[in-house]
Amino acid sequence: MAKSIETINKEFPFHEFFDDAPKPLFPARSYEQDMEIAESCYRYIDHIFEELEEFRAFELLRSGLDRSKYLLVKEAKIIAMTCTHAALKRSELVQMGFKYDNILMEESAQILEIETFIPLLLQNPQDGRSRLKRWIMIGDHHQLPPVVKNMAFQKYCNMEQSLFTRMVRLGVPYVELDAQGRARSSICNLYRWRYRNLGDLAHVCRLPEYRAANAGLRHDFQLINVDDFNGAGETEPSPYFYQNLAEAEYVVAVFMFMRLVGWPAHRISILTTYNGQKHLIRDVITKRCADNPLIGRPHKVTTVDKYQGQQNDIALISLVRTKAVGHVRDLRRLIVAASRARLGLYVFARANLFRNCFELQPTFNQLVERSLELEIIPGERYPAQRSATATVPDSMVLSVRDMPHMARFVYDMYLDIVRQSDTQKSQKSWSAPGSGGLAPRPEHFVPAHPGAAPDSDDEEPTGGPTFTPTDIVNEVEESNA
Ligand SMILES: Nc1ncnc2c1ncn2[C@@H]1O[C@H](COP(=O)(O)OP(=O)(O)OP(=O)(O)O)[C@@H](O)[C@H]1O
Repeated sequence: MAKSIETINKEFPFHEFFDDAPKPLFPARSYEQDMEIAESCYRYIDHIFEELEEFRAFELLRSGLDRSKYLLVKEAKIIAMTCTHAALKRSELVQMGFKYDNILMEESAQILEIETFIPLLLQNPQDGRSRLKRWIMIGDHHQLPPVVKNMAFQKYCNMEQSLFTRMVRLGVPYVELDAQGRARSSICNLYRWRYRNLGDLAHVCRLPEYRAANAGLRHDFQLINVDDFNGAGETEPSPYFYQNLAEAEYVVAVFMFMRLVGWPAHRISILTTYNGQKHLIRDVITKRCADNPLIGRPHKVTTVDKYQGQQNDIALISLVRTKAVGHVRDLRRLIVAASRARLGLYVFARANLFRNCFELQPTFNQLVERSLELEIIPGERYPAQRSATATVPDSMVLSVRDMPHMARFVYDMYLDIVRQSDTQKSQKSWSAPGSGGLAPRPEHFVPAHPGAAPDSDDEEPTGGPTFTPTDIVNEVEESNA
């Protein structure tokens, strides 16, 4: 057929379909230009049929499972799964014809070496070759390794060494984090020394939340020494189930204080290095404040090991042990503990025990430079107007001597707030519901703590919250009883 400009316009079969396109469809300036327009119209129609083809599968596949399998194999561009899921579903995935070119593996220093290989093997080779082109492992060998419960496997077979750590040890080239974006620079100094060249991203100096001080607290981080209470420090009701009642009471009292200052509960996490202490702290919270609408529960109460990979503005950490340093001697656990907080890190521990531990000294030497008594600023409210670098006059600061002192202080502060709230209620009875920030009358405050025997000056105001002395008993006492 002769290549004349009119031919395209004449032979084009879809004039009617493209009727709403800008006119004229073929400007007839040159043959090539009209041909390109005709071809792009065909591509458009082709695309419609491709889409119909994709949708057809959803007409045929009725169950959600079949549809998700179809999406997994044909459509999804990025697929996320755990290594455990990969291991459980491997044969199913291979059978379905699962295909991928890249693997990005998160927390790969926390995976058993053998588990690391499973995600590499979720597809059949193509023409005798794997189509996998790239494998990126992200992890931190300075943090905790995979959990291997059996001591012999863990230590003597070195099973707790991940492939990631093995490669780092063998000198395989790797990129090391050189700028962190989580913590205040001062908090990062507590673990910065562990990395070759760790700096700070600009926003941790620039953003208002990093520039402001932590409301109610003099310091952004502190080690708070916790002495024996009623002659007891750490207790071990069953093997490796360590608890420390004084520390549990102390962290909960500080949490309650921060809530009364105005810190949102979800910005505070309580961490500890032992499961036993985690349970004890949860019990103390349930008894003292969980049901109190002014206080409630913190974001999480969990172990440092479980909290790896997570973060919060404030971390209150209880190190529990008073006789031996225990498993925090493993620097990797200390690094995880110290690096969870963005704005405030408060460590409750037997200072003399940990400061003398050689391995921990680069961190503890910084911690013990500050007072070992918690320094609070009564009267300051959240969010603080004070700058993080401002010097606080001693006259504004209260040094908390010990746990009973803190608990007493929090109890008095709570009573003051309730009294004020009562007064405001009677004075401002005209204010609209929900206005004026009046908190509902707390009904479940249990202020008593083992050291807070109220004296005669502390009688309840008429109509105040009910004082119900409640003792939290740790498991040693229970089992001895
Ligand atoms: N480039 C960046 N810009 C802004 N914020 C950042 C940047 N990189 C990291 N952050 C912030 O730093 C914090 C920590 O980041 P992320 O959770 O990725 O760290 P991570 O290396 O996985 O930490 P870890 O393994 O110790 O838990 C997050 O709050 C994140 O928003």
